[in-house]
Amino acid sequence: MKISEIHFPDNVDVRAFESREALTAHLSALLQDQLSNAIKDKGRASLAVSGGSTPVPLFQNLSQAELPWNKVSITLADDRWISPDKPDSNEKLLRTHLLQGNARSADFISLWQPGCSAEEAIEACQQRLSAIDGRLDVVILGMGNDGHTASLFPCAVELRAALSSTADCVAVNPTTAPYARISLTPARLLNSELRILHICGNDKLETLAQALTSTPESMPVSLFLQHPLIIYWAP
Ligand SMILES: O=C(O)[C@H](O)[C@@H](O)[C@H](O)[C@H](O)COP(=O)(O)O
Repeated sequence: MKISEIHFPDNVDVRAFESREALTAHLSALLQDQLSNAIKDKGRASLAVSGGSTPVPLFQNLSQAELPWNKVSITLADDRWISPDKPDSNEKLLRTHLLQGNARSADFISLWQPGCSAEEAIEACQQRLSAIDGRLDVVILGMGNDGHTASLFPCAVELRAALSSTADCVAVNPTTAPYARISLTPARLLNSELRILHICGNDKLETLAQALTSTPESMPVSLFLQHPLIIYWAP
């Protein structure tokens, strides 16, 4: 399937690149502009990013950007409920690839806390997230081939409640992916200035085409396709 063969609604801005390197350079520049403008306007900026393999080159590029990073709050769209010293932790992924170099001085807001379950941690996580006042300036979402985004999984019993929740975060127990998780809710993710869906590979195009004619209950990413969204895609 070619991306040019997919019909997108007017609220979706599709940016396709010949290579992942070209995508990374363009998206990093966009993020730097968005964060810089937010800092000029409000004195601070906020960014929520997803885990997974796709964003690693972007994180590495962005970490070297010349920004007043001490004025940037960074959090995760979701995390696996494991210690940040474990390889599959999204917090570990961020600390390894993004919170390095110039971006080391960013203010990271963790979803994880030790000594309790994801469900037990929700209240404290909500409290930590309240440090980000109002709309998130940028949200970067990924997508799995089951149509999940963040940790909003179609297989999870918690999904229906999460879709209508007004809270900032929710505990999720997917059956098709490892670990319990905490995910930002659609309400929190949609309370943002700029949302980006960052996906790579032809397999993701098939999933995207399905999501455009699907429902949030069966493919949660489809909810974000119903709102203003920029899609960054490379083969
Ligand atoms: O914790 C996670 O797994 C991510 O937040 C998840 O939502 C990710 O963005 C997708 O699974 C895509 O992952 P890839 O980029 O590895 O395809």
